[in-house]
Amino acid sequence: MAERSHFREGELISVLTTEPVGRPLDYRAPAGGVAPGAFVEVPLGPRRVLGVVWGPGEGSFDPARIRPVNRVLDAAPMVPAMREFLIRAADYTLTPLPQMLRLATRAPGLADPPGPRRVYRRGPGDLPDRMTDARARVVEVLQDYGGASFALAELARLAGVSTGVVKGLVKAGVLIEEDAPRDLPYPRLDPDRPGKALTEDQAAAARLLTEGVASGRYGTTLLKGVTGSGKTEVYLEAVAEALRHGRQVLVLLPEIALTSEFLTRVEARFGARPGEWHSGVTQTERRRLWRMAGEGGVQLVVGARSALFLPFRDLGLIVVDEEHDSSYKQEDGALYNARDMAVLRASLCDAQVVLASATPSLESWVNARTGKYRRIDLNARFGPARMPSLSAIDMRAEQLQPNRWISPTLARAVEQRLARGEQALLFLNRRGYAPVTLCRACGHQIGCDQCDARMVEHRFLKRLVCHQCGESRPMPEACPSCGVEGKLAPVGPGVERLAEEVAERFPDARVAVLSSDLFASARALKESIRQIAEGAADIIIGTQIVAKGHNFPLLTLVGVIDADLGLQGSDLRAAERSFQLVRQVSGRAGRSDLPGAAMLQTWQPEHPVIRAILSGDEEAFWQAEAAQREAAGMPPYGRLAGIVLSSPDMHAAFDTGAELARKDAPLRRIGAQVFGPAPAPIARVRGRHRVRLLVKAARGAPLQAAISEWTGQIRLPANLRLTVDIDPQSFY
Ligand SMILES: Nc1ncnc2c1ncn2[C@@H]1O[C@H](COP(=O)(O)OP(=O)(O)OP(=O)(O)O)[C@@H](O)[C@H]1O
Ligand SMILES: [Zn+2]
Repeated sequence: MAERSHFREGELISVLTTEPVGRPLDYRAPAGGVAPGAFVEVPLGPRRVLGVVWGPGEGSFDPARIRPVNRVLDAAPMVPAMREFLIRAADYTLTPLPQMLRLATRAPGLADPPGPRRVYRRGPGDLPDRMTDARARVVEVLQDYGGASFALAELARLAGVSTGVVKGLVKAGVLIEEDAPRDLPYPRLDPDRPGKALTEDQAAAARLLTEGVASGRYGTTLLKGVTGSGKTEVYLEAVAEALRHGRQVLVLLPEIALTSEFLTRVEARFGARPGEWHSGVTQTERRRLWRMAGEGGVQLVVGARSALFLPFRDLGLIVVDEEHDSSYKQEDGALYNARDMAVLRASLCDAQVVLASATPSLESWVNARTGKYRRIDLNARFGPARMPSLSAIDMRAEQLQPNRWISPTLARAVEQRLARGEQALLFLNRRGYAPVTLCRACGHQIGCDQCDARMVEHRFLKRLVCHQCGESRPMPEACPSCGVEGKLAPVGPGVERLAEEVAERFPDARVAVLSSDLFASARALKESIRQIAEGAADIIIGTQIVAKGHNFPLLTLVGVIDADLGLQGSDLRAAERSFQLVRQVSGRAGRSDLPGAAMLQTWQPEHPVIRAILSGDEEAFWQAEAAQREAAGMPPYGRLAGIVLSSPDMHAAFDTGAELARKDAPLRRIGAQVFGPAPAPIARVRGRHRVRLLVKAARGAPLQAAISEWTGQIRLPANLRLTVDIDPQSFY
């Protein structure tokens, strides 16, 4: 992008704001002029809004009515590559550009002036004898955030108390109130501190990655390594190389709970902690990180998917760890896949991308096969650790009592571990006590009033919870349908119910349940994970959060309670997801010198996915999956877009869907087909009826342009929402 480096005072400029007005608007440059990319505050109607200087003005407006920029904010201008990224990401995901800019400015207080600010943190003083509930909540929040400092309003909000309570704690000597300088640069990381001595394979992989970084050009590498092979150690070498070149690095992780282990490793390797970006970080810290990304005051950022929209000044490397993880897809608002957007962003700023996984997505696997990505394999675990042995337990041959889910074979294996002082993990990807609550009098299953979904009993909370909308209510005594009391019965297991069975069968074992809903904060979850890693539990019961990258050295047995669970769905990726999840979970066993085993309870041991998992022949699995997708013209060999119409009025949603299906000429012109309208698999969420259409096109077809034209023909009734999901991951 060849562009002007400065606009003089009074010159016509265009400014993109975060308001839904469609395109950049013309303004006049303020006194002192302004640089392209500068963050500014501009008048819009009666308000003042945040914007970015996008380029020269277009002059299509009455010059007399064009207003000047109010002021230029004290923040580094957005570099051209970042602006280009927002434009391309908006085009790709069919998201309005202002909404993209909102993603890139999601830090509080960007318009605040520099200068010190008042913060509150825990002091050394003891807690007073008289602690009210409100006071205790404030102290808890401070603990949850590991001693961070807060602005007054944020601390009060997080604790759900008035600011007076916080002030009172200052008077009582529990909190310290002080002025802190704003937005300091992060401590320097030293890339030349010695790392771990790498094995030959690891060193060869690291060499390839560092060469890529040193080239200063774009490239994407799929780093496929079995669990525990040292992928992290290897890509940390690429991080070091980028730091040596003075370029910034972003490491994306799929789960907040994983960040603390990773931060510790970074600190050990580079001598300081990196910047952190996710929902568990304080507002002040977010603001600091956002600014430092633009100024170059942070070298390495570890974060969740939205960190991809930080305004980095010079990004040289993006690592997407566990790249297959479905949490990289944003399923709300702007629908983007952080993995794919990372590749786009890197290609615009001459950066390298490392996609790390033991079980890559089929998309990445195919991209590596066709040469679009480079691929590096690590096939052995580090050190004495061996891959776990895998076996199936054929549930048809097991004697199981009603409402019991642990087969005798698996129970014996658990007994053995207990006797040896080792840990066992029982994996069940279902939160709560029981997925269904049934009335034994009338057969009614309790559902959510707002959604087409069953309510899930959570016995620890003594409530029924809708996993769709989060709505919850106390567990009733009587059936809400027939009114008969005492006949409601749980059907099927969730982790809480499994914990009950475990407590009965293994009364002397210490049991820990890891399920995201059982922890008040990410920090509490992390703490629990740390204690388990140190041996604080004998049996761990967990949902998918345990599948992701935790190291439990004493863990030698993984029992998958229901290996068939993911296989039933009609979802395009059901096989792939099951394969990834079960392989990942199995990979938790035997990560140190003790040999590990994984046992899969299944009712269909001859199912191709189960057989592929057991055989360990992963390449054969990917090949078979790829061949099937190719034959069906499905992604990544073809392209899909999901359209969801939602409305409180079911007929309105259907009528609009039918109209879209009729007016499909723009799609037919590019050879695309449209399917539907059909009720969505979850046909009602939060009181809105949902209707889906699916567009399927050939790989090279200009899908986005055709969809814009297609949906542009329709006038949407009030109250009807249309969302377009390019490359959908979920089909609910
Ligand atoms: N060369 C090495 N020297 C010393 N320790 C190593 C080495 N390589 C790996 N390790 C250790 O082995 C363990 C597994 O390594 P790492 O976490 O990097 O693997 P991974 O492939 O990223 O695993 P996962 O896929 O499960 O996340 C870690 O504790 C790591 O510190
Ligand atoms: Zn609901």
